[in-house]
Amino acid sequence: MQKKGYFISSEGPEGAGKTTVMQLLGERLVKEGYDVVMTREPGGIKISEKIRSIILDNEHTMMDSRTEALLYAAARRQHLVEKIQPSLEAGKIVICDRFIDSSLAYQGYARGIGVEEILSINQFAIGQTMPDKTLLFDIEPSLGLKRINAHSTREKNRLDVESLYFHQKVREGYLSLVEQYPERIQVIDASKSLEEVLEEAYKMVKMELGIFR
Ligand SMILES: Nc1ncnc2c1ncn2[C@@H]1O[C@H](COP(=O)(O)OP(=O)(O)OP(=O)(O)O)[C@@H](O)[C@H]1O
Ligand SMILES: Cc1cn([C@H]2C[C@H](O)[C@@H](COP(=O)(O)O)O2)c(=O)[nH]c1=O
Repeated sequence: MQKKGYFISSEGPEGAGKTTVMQLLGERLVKEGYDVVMTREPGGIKISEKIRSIILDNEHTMMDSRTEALLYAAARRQHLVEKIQPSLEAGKIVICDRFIDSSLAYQGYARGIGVEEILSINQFAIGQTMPDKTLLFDIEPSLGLKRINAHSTREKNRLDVESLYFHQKVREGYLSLVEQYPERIQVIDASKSLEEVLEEAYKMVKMELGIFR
């Protein structure tokens, strides 16, 4: 079936603020009358949330990097067919907290598997369905991790507790993806205040939706 909706993903290192900002942005769009589906990866639906808990479980310290990459791709496949594609086909705006670029930055770049290899397993998982626009919440990882430690009540998972070096590689990976996909990925300086970041994200999305409508 022909795609009619609009697909936005948010990306960035840990604690960049993407979940907080995109939630507020989604609520604003709903108030304006847009039909919005908020979702996340890994997760978004029952099977993929179960895969999420396997991947992120702190006890799974032995997990091989390729197993990790395949689990993320498997969770993505199910999420795509069960939730993302039907929502897009119904003409909705899908806002997804992380998508393929997380795999490219974390598994491809930071884990060192290789961006091309991760792209290829993900192409098997998602086919042609890529986000129309991706907002990259860019932040120095030490500041992001500081935010998580200072404010966030959520438990730290197996990826959060990776070294600062790993998180710096993740950021480098994201910035190299911006060069590879300059049309799709837009960078937001996430070190600014919540209000400023929200305004910038809102403007970017509204500009896209203006084109979309
Ligand atoms: N611009 C900001 N300035 C200061 N604190 C912020 C800002 N944006 C978000 N925060 C706070 O930082 C913490 C992390 O935010 P959030 O969970 O939205 O980040 P995230 O990018 O989704 O992280 P993760 O990917 O690790 O889940 C939260 O406590 C949130 O309230
Ligand atoms: C989709 C995806 C995610 N990750 C990592 C990024 C984070 O460390 C966790 C998800 O936790 P969050 O609180 O929801 O941000 O998983 C990854 O490494 N690869 C991926 O494809």
